[in-house]
Amino acid sequence: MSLLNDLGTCPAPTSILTPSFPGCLTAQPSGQPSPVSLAINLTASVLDARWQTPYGKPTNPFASAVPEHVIVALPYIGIAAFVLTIAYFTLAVTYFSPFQRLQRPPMKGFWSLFMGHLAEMQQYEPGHIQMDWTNEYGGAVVYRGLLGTPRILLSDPLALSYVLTNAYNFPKPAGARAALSTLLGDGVLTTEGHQHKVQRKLVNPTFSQNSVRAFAPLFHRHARALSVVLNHLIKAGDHSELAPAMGERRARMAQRGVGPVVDILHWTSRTTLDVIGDAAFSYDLQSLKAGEHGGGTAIAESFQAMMTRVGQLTMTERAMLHFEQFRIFDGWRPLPTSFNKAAQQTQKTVEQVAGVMIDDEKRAQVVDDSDLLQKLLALNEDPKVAPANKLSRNEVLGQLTTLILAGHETTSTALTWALWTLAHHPEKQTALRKEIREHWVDGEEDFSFEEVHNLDLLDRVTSEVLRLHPPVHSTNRESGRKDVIPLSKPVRRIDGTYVNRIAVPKGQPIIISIVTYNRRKDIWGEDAEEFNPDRWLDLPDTVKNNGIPGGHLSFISGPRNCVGSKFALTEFKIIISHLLRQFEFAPLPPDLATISSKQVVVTRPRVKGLEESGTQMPLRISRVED
Ligand code: HEM
Repeated sequence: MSLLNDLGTCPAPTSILTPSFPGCLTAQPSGQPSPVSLAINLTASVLDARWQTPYGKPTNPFASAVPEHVIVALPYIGIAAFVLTIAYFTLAVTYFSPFQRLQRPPMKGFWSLFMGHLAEMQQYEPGHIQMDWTNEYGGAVVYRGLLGTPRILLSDPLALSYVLTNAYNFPKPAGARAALSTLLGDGVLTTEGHQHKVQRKLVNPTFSQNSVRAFAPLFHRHARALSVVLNHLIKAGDHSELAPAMGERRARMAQRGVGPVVDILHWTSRTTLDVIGDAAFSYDLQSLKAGEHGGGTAIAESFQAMMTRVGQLTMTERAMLHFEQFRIFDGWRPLPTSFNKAAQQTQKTVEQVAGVMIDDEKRAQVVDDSDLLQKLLALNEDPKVAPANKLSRNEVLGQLTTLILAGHETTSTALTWALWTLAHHPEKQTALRKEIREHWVDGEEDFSFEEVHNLDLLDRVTSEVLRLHPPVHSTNRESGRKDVIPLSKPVRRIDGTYVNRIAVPKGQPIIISIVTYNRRKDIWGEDAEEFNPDRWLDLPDTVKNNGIPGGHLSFISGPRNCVGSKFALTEFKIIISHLLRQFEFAPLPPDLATISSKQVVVTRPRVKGLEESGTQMPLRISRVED
């Protein structure tokens, strides 16, 4: 009581730190200070006691009430209380979580108290530790995120099918969507619930089989442009252009007589960007030209710059994205960091170019439907579509940005891993080339949508590459309500008993582990980690009818599956046919380039020892003699 009375007194200003006591301004009518003023006054007194002021030795007006040593100890008590709270919280979620009885990977090291398993996961290539855990604990593994919060890693087919089919009960985490929409706007990839349903209804028909069939000539045109550039660079012996990121190693390659080397990621990435610019809004992005001569359009440059920047995120930026994703802190976007600037620049550039187009197309009342934007606008303007189900201008713009990003990095990554795999399996490469050449004779017309999809080996190679190297290795969801997820195979509890379903609380983070499902030995057989296109001739029963349509999970399934899967498969097959028809690919000796992988939105390759140069895939390339 005496302390309260003392604190209620308004002392004269004693230092620049406490020129006056704000509590006096907020004093209540009774003359008693408000709780706010008490807190401010106490803080002010602590500050006064701890720091020397320009007015000489600080005076502490409450010294009589609060002994000096208590004041000195206060900051330390605060820190200790903070650490204890975190430790308590961590232990609480570790030992009293609803999943405590499921067997789970042990947490290692001091930092795991704060970081859960995240620090350990960072040490491995994407998907590797998840595979080890799944082998040990089964198709539903509980591991720990920040501050020990539990996450469920799913690779059980029944569980995956349940979560993906009931997509609107298992939405994408709000934080993850917010982070993505800063880059992509409000397109199908980032919206949820009713808004997503409305958007998908309009976007789906633009990717119908007929629509994709009509794009086949466009894919051929861009694939041919890529072949022309590669041929030209090989003939000119311009190795610095072919594999720009190999830097000084080019001299060693030349000394060893290692023939022309191409960074196939660099070139396919530019080609697929041009494809999507052309298919999405009939816009020539000129990124293939930019790769050869410098220049290129603003959109191509800003997208390439943004992806390069994503590959070079600093630790702080990675932490910020993580915090943002899990809604711990999402207020960093306005900060002028170089990453934020790159993201904002990309949005602005797309808005400038595509926004004008949307307005022009609308003014012209959509004359044809030759590209995705025109198809979308035609559907959107249809009088039969109720006004509530129409997309706003911003939403149309959001679809364009989404298609550019979702449509080009994924396909170029798939092409890159395919050529790397074929380089390591020369007999399969030769067989595939033979199949392509037999069905597509020189001088004849480009083969059609039907013809390209009728090539058996090409189809099997495509499925097998996508199974082994899914460009998107995992995706996040959370439970929108309390739910029970069924499992096809029971998982073990600490007491040795088994459960065949998991009860999840609302808001439970769930990781859909695409790569783990795709490589599970108990689903695909003992050779699951090997490249074996022939497995697609007769898939094991554990793959057939397990609830995952199409075998692998690389395009996921359910209402939020990849809307561009047919487009991607056709584009992939046509580009690879052009390349294999003319070129042979072989790996570099391991001392010149050993490949590892890194998650840069998609799982991209890097060269060990040249990580600083960013993502790349150098392969030896030579022309196939006719
Ligand atoms: C090999 C190439 C591709 C792969 C492996 C792939 C994979 C995926 C995956 C896994 C998702 C689900 C993402 C999530 O839920 O977090 C997805 C969604 C999506 N993909 Fe693809 N994709 C590819 C190519 C394309 C192409 C070429 C386009 C468009 C031209 C495209 C457009 C989209 C869109 C718009 C979504 C969001 C669908 C929704 O949430 O409703 N993708 N893709």
